[in-house]
Amino acid sequence: MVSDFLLLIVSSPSGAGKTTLCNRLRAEFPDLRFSVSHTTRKPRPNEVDGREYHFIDKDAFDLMIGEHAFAEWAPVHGNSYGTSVAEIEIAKREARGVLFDIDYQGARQIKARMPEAASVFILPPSLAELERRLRGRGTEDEPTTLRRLRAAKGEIEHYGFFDYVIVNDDLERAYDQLRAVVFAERCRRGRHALLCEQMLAEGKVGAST
Ligand SMILES: Nc1nc2c(ncn2[C@@H]2O[C@H](COP(=O)(O)OP(=O)(O)O)[C@@H](O)[C@H]2O)c(=O)[nH]1
Ligand SMILES: Nc1ncnc2c1ncn2[C@@H]1O[C@H](COP(=O)(O)OP(=O)(O)O)[C@@H](O)[C@H]1O
Repeated sequence: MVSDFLLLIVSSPSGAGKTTLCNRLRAEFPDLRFSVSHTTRKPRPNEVDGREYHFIDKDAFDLMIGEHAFAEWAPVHGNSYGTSVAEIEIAKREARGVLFDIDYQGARQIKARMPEAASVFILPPSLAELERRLRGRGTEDEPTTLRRLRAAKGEIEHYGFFDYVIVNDDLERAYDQLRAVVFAERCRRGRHALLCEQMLAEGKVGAST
């Protein structure tokens, strides 16, 4: 039986808009806890340790791998990124679901571990628009920007793995679609099996009167 706990994976090529969309989800659904990943990437000026990521060095990351502290991890754009087992456990204790902003390699590992997870791929309307957005964000130097743009097709290649694909052309429309996924996933039959079974186990309606 599937529990009421929602596992939601959001992936996209760099610059497609998943952070923007995930931030809106976090604001609207505070009971969906954002999984703060560990990364060896350096923080951007607007990022805070423990909020966007736990920023750690390669030695500390490797130590966590050795200790089996990650539910999944992967090399992405020349750095290591991973979701700790602890993040998922905290969410299970404190929230009604967990939101993962992870790449397709991580998505695959989370699905293998927890097949009930729902996965969403955010697609930019075009590669040219992806480049405009990534450059417009202004967070990466030129070699890093090029590396991410070159990786985009390799990521889009895996769209077939995901349960849902949302084209992030108009932001409002894309966000509406993402929140619709949350509502739809929360209506999955398996999540309501307990309530159905409880009603079926009750005595005949009207028997008590
Ligand atoms: N497998 C995996 N990927 C992650 C994790 N955290 C972030 N990522 C992915 O790493 C990639 C780079 O993330 P980031 O450096 O924040 O750049 P951005 O996607 O341009 O905002 C994105 O595809 C993220 O979804 C994680 O814990 N595991
Ligand atoms: N639908 C959209 N239309 C125009 N710009 C967008 C849209 N969605 C996101 N952006 C902008 O594109 C840039 C990349 O978005 P971001 O959320 O950082 O992407 P990602 O997390 O996938 O790398 C940001 O500057 C963001 O404001």
